[in-house]
Amino acid sequence: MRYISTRGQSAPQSFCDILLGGLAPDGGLYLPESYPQVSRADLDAWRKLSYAELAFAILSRFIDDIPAADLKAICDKTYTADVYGYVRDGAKASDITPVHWLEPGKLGLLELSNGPTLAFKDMAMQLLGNLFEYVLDKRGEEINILGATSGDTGSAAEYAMRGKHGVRVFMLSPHGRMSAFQRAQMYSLQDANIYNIAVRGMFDDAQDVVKAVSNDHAYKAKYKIGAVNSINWGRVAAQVVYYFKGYFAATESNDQQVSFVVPSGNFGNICAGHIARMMGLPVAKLILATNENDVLDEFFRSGVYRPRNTAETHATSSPSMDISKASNFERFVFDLVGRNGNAVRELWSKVDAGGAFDLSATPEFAAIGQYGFASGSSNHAARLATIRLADEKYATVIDTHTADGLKVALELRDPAVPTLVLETAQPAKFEETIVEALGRKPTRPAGLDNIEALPQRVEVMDVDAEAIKALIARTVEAG
Ligand SMILES: Cc1ncc(COP(=O)(O)O)c(C=O)c1O
Ligand SMILES: N[C@@H](CCOP(=O)(O)O)C(=O)O
Repeated sequence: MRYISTRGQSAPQSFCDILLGGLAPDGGLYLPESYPQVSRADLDAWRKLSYAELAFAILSRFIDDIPAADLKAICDKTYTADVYGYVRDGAKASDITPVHWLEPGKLGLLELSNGPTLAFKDMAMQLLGNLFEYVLDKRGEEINILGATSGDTGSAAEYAMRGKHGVRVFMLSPHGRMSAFQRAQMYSLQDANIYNIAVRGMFDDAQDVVKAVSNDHAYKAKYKIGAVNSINWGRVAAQVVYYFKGYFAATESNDQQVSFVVPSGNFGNICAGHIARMMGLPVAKLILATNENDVLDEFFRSGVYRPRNTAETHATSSPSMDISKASNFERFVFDLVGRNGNAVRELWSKVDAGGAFDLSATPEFAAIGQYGFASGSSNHAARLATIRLADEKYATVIDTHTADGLKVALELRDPAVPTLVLETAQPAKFEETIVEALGRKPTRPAGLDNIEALPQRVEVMDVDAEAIKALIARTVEAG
């Protein structure tokens, strides 16, 4: 399997070669040359597999440069009840991504946040940590990860990489924008290989710095800069697995269809759903839900993609989705325009210059229905109302991002098709808003009671790629 860039000007690469880096050298994102196709016989066989077995079956379609026995061992080591198990009947459950039905057989939450940092990012990040370790050991190399977070990728990456030999993590977060719990989760880590940098800006500014550094090829090579955001293909590939697992949990036969509702920001999660559908998973609809930062909803409704600048990006009560420039959207547009790298390059020359593009009058947009997308958005009042509704009607406390998904699901679902809302975080991470909605605190998992009181370690900096590069260089050179 070879990987090509969405901008069409980088040489095809193997999985391990693209695993450690972020953007392709031409500034694009990597995708497989073609999507592996899944047959009916595959689906029948995969229905019976455990999560770790399914992860191996799917990932081995994307990864052909790690020996099968090693890849299997990595999947087995990653997807265990110890890492993802929630407590059921006094013991850790082993189903990794259970479906919590709100309306049996009709509307459910696909639980993705039972991992160590209580958000769906753990699903892929734990695997990435183990893959990095494997490849770095084989090559005798080290890596300096530069990432951007709006609250969840950062802690998932830091928990996956803390203490790992040969790995340093430099994580940029938006100063003052995350919840108190999210800040505490990241900034209280005292591991010597973890560096938290809060930038005076939004997530998009932080992500722009990551891209600027990745596009400085000499610096990237000298300081061995790697990526853990969903610009890294490994993240997206690992996220494909739970769409299959969710489908099997919600159906009895492979003749049925399922719709997925995905709270979205950087378009990584729903991009994985798009890929699962392109592989042949019987998905009826992929329903995208945004918060007040509704750039993606606007595109699916109008054909206009107009990323907002920092001043126009709202700070909301679903802060992890405060994103106005969705990196992975480029992967979908590459498919939409017939995998034409020149066309993508031209469209993103406008985006990268701070502009917009309009596909509304194109035959490609006229045919967008074939990809199965629908979309909607939410806001603070609707979020609070949905959290209350879930509590009162379904006796379930949901987090603010999942609430945006459920709000859109209730508006757009087809009651004849089982619909799974992707549960992207646990409510404990967003306590302030849960208290505002329900008048009581959500339950916290054991051991996290006083996390906000722990000493925190973070450097506050301007959004300045050169200054951040200098900090990384100083740290690496100091050993
Ligand atoms: C809790 C939560 N929900 C939803 C999202 C949006 O996911 P994506 O950026 O993959 O679209 C994020 C961040 O990415 C998140 O942390
Ligand atoms: N919501 C994320 C930001 C997007 O990150 P990605 O790693 O999925 O690209 C966060 O919580 O950090």
